[in-house]
Amino acid sequence: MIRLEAVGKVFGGRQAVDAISLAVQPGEIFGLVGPDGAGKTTTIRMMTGVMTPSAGRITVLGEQDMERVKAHIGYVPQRFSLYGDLTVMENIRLMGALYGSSGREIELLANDILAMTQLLPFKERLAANLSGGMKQKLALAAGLMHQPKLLFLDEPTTGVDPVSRREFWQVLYRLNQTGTTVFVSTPYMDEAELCGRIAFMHNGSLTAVGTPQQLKEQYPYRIIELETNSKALKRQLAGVAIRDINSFGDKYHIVVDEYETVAAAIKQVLDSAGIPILAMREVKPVLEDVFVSLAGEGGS
Ligand SMILES: Nc1ncnc2c1ncn2[C@@H]1O[C@H](COP(=O)(O)OP(=O)(O)OP(=O)(O)O)[C@@H](O)[C@H]1O
Repeated sequence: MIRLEAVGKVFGGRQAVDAISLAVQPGEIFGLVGPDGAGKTTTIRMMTGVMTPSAGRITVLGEQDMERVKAHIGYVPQRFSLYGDLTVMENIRLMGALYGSSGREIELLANDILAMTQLLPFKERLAANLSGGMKQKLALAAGLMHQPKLLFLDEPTTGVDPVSRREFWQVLYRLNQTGTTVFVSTPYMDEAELCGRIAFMHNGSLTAVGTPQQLKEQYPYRIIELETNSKALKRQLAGVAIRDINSFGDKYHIVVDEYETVAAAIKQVLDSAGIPILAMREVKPVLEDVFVSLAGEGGS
């Protein structure tokens, strides 16, 4: 459905996307995951024909001529501009008309799409008066008015509250169940977890591709989760055989090669410094651990 072969993009001598290769199959929910500036938006822009690659080859729906593809894909860009002075329904009708659908087609489809995106109760509300989450759903609804087989979404839930994010993902799942392939970029690890497969992007390169489960299983280290009030843990544990320390909310994830002896050493160091250990246990890696470790290897 999508194939990228050694695709690159250079902006004024800076390599924003660096020789990435990737294949997405029909029916997938595929996530492009990475921090701000990783190159996600540039990649999606090239896949949707908005931007031309500096190198490599992109095939979407069997075509390399992006002009022929555009009619069959949906694209919800990072900053979608709605007409704030039009209602939800008017925005949708306008989008349908732009795609050349007839009035009756638009009404039928708009009602279906608004029902699926849970916007039907708000169809007469001015777009300007919608919450952030509802605006994103309207952007999604607008992107569906020409019934694309393949939908690209660029960080659709950035800045949206957690409950609305969950609702938005329920809509994406429903859409996927009706046969739409979804390619979505996100900086959020909890959203990465919801994708069938993900690619981690860092500094313009893909550092890993697989299912969330596979990526966690391939993680080569062990994690000690530590709860302590220490504010200088890195310095205090400088003499202990640990690979990395990252804060996880109010806890730390300490990356180690071996659990028992390292945990004992940590306990000894903190005990002798008089720093209480509130909790310490081994935990399985979460995607964030995997990503932090890959980002570190790639050099940040
Ligand atoms: N039109 C442009 N001209 C010059 N540099 C650009 C342009 N678009 C992006 N860049 C640069 O390319 C790099 C990748 O940016 P990109 O927007 O693709 O990343 P991103 O992962 O989508 O992050 P964000 O969430 O911030 O959009 C950044 O360093 C950015 O400054």
